[in-house]
Amino acid sequence: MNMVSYEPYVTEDGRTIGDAVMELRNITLRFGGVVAIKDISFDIREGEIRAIIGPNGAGKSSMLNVISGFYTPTEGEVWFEGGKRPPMRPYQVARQGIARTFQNIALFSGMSTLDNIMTGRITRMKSSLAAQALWWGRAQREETEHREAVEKIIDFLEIQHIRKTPVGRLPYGLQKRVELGRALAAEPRLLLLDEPMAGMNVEEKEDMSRFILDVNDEFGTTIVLIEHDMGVVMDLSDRVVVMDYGKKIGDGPPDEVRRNQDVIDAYLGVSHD
Ligand SMILES: Nc1ncnc2c1ncn2[C@@H]1O[C@H](COP(=O)(O)OP(=O)(O)OP(=O)(O)O)[C@@H](O)[C@H]1O
Repeated sequence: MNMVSYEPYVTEDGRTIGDAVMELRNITLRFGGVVAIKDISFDIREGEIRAIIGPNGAGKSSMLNVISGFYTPTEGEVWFEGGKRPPMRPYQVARQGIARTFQNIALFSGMSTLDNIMTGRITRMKSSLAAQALWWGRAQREETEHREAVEKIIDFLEIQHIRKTPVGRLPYGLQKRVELGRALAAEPRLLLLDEPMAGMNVEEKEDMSRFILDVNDEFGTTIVLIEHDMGVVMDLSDRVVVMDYGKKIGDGPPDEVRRNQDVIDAYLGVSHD
């Protein structure tokens, strides 16, 4: 069976969203006796901002790890850009155009902003070390191209003033921005953000929201984010999947999800039979 072609839908802010980039079909993920994800299906469409929300332990991180290819589901299929995705190593997934950020910042703290973002170019580098030694000119041209791409990202994220600063010395909000920059350096078609606002103050959250919207708008990048804070997600996302105890309890535009009684109950902690 091929990927399903969908009717385009129009977002709350008037953008038209087309076909599915990824389809998750009947995904179940078990860790021994723990069922982290129970038979969940949904799709991610080209150009949308898709959020996955849910209370603690709902299975959001597990689902992001299935999307990123880090976990192979126990049951179910992942379809990506028209084909069923076989189990893959993380670097193979990265080469397919999927990049991510992490809940706990995973940068090289002693390295500068610029060098950290440069590491995001690795999957795009063609010259091996041996080739660099043999064809110095070509390697130099490639290096210049990568530097230019990184400089554009630094401008875009408004972090020129910290380009030489070791990231370990930066405040938390800026470190998160550098991490976004590193993911963008891979020029991903699908960008996965793991709790991008966690631990941020209000101002930092507003900045990060603006950059996420700008990335989506200016580069057309499809974005999947998982987030705890329902308010932030509702403002940012085109469509939201809601998980609770490993199950999908809601899926739709923010306004629809907000009115969903199961979602309201889950967030109020109403017990389930
Ligand atoms: N590697 C693992 N081994 C065993 N159990 C796991 C593993 N990862 C997750 N789980 C379990 O799977 C369930 C879902 O966890 P997951 O981290 O995906 O939820 P979450 O919604 O991301 O939670 P949070 O918001 O607290 O980060 C939990 O019961 C968790 O204990």
